[in-house]
Amino acid sequence: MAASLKNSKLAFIGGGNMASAIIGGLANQGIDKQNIIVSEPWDVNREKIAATGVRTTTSNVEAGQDADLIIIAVKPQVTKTVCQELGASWAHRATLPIVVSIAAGITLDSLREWTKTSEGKTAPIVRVMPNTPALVGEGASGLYASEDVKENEKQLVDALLGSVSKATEWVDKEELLDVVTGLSGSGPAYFFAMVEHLIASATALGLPKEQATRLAKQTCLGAGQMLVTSSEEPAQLRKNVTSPNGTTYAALQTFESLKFDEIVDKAVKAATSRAAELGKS
Ligand SMILES: NC(=O)C1=CN([C@@H]2O[C@H](COP(=O)(O)OP(=O)(O)OC[C@H]3O[C@@H](n4cnc5c(N)ncnc54)[C@H](OP(=O)(O)O)[C@@H]3O)[C@@H](O)[C@H]2O)C=CC1
Ligand SMILES: O=C(O)[C@@H]1CCC=N1
Repeated sequence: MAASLKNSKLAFIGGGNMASAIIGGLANQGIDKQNIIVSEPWDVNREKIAATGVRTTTSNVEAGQDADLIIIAVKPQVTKTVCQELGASWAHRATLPIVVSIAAGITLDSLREWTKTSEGKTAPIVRVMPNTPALVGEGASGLYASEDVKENEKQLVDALLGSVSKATEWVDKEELLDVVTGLSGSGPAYFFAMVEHLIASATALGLPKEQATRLAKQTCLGAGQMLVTSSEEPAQLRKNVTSPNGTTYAALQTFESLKFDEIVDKAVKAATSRAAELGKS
């Protein structure tokens, strides 16, 4: 972990699902909770975060006032208001904080415009698309920064996400973050949906639900571990399970006849387009 991250003051604006996952992951990595403050208007979420020992407030301005890194973790639709509030409060600051936005689709141009101070100063901004497995230190994050962001600033953001992610991928075009959103940002939900369906099918076929759940979860975990540890490609790992004319073949033929590839392709494209749309609305 970069020493500078350890010493940095972190402010999360919005303490919902994704912020909680990153904060939980940071705490697991030994980041001092006293260096983290979360601003969250909803009592239930705020109290949940406060119970973990992290400082909380209802004021975005207070959270951001002396932060080195400000993580904008509100819904895309709320991002403009929050950014304007923060930018307006930075007139007194000699050095502006690094702004990290995790809001799906919201572009750097918009973020830069909204966070501008009254004297027209702009903060260094990095866009990140993390995912909820950050909570268990297994996140996957896509990152993008424009050329005005300095190398040491990028390194700090990389260290922040890297401490809760196993993959931190800098993309070289901003639009590619929408694809990252359709792949890994939303991706955990695709796998959870798959496991839900596996459990439902096996239960309908007579397996007790608890056993089906344990078997499905472990199958997902085992397959995931093979994907990251094996030198073989995903296609080869699939072939290794598929005996000629055996059970897997029967299942995969069913996937193929129902055009599984098209279903996945359409789903990833839908999420990617929705991310782009969120940035425009
Ligand atoms: N969930 C995920 O897997 C991922 C989410 N993201 C992005 O992260 C962002 C947050 O998503 P997620 O955590 O799921 O959403 P949540 O709704 O769980 O969290 C957002 C939180 O922000 C609070 N909030 C609302 N208005 C304000 C405000 N003015 N100031 C401060 N806080 C406010 C909300 O409170 P209230 O409920 O009262 O409105 C809520 O608790 C989104 O932009 C999303 O695109 C990115 C990657 C993955
Ligand atoms: O569903 C969403 O819009 C957010 C972005 C990626 C995951 N969750």
